[in-house]
Amino acid sequence: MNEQPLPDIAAQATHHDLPLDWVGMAGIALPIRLADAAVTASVDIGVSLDDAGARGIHMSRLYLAAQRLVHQPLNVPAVLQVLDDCLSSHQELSDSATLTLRGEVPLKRPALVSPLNGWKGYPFELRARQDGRGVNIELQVEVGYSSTCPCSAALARQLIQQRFAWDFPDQQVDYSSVLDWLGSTQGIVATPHSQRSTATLQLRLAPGCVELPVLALIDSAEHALGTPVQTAVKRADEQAFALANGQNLMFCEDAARRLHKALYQLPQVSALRLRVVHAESLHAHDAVAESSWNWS
Ligand SMILES: Nc1nc2c(ncn2[C@@H]2O[C@H](COP(=O)(O)OP(=O)(O)OP(=O)(O)O)[C@@H](O)[C@H]2O)c(=O)[nH]1
Repeated sequence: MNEQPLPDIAAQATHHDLPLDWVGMAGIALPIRLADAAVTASVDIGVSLDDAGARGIHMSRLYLAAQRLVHQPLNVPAVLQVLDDCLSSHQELSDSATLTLRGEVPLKRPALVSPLNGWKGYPFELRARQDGRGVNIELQVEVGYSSTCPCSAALARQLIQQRFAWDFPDQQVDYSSVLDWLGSTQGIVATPHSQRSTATLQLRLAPGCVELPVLALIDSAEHALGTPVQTAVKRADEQAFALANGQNLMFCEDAARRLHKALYQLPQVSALRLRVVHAESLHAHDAVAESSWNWS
């Protein structure tokens, strides 16, 4: 061990005389627990450097503050404790602290019909900030779903009707011929386009919220959307999915409105912002809708 005192450059003064909005570390790997699952989060943690004459902040103190979260359930008190540690270890230097965690939370989801289940990863981001105005915590989750275009479905139905009129010109039609025709690609000549779609949901947590409403948010969104992407799929599940999609036609505007109404009702929400992206198979570009409430 070095017997000599170690130079402490961060503690020196600077001649620049300029405060900084944010100084910290980005991309710290941290094993945490979220929604009862083990998650490796990528963490950004930092403070403002309000002392214009101080050379630097103390990175190690922020790193150690974040270590509090290791293997612990991520909740509001734990986040507040970390922010508090950041500020109390930077008295005289910093007025605000931020903590951001990103990762993917794995959730077990059942199949639609068969007794199978599988795992789905939901990307999340938690952003927390403490400053002179108080604490602000935002939770963001991404949910994947399937959307079938209602216009395309109507256009396909029209083509099927026209084909029917062509193939069965007589008003008197034979039942078994029609049944066969319905099961053929010659009869059902067109299918609507559908797409894998993504909803990015951001909530600002209401005061008094203790647990992060990750499950409530995802369940509520998937229920509102009706056709979340599946995990384990047998043919029976795929058929049920086809039926669900056929009865759940939606533009991106429909998806955004449904989600807004569903999330608005969650008691843990004081503000929300959402964006849905339908990765169109019709276009080489996406159809996108956004909505917000009380968000500034
Ligand atoms: N402020 C700052 N520190 C950096 C940077 N890059 C690396 N470090 C190092 O981060 C290490 C930890 O800094 P401190 O937390 O001040 O370490 P310390 O002085 O041993 O810890 P304390 O006694 O708690 O202040 C130091 O060795 C710094 O040189 C940087 O860009 N800015």
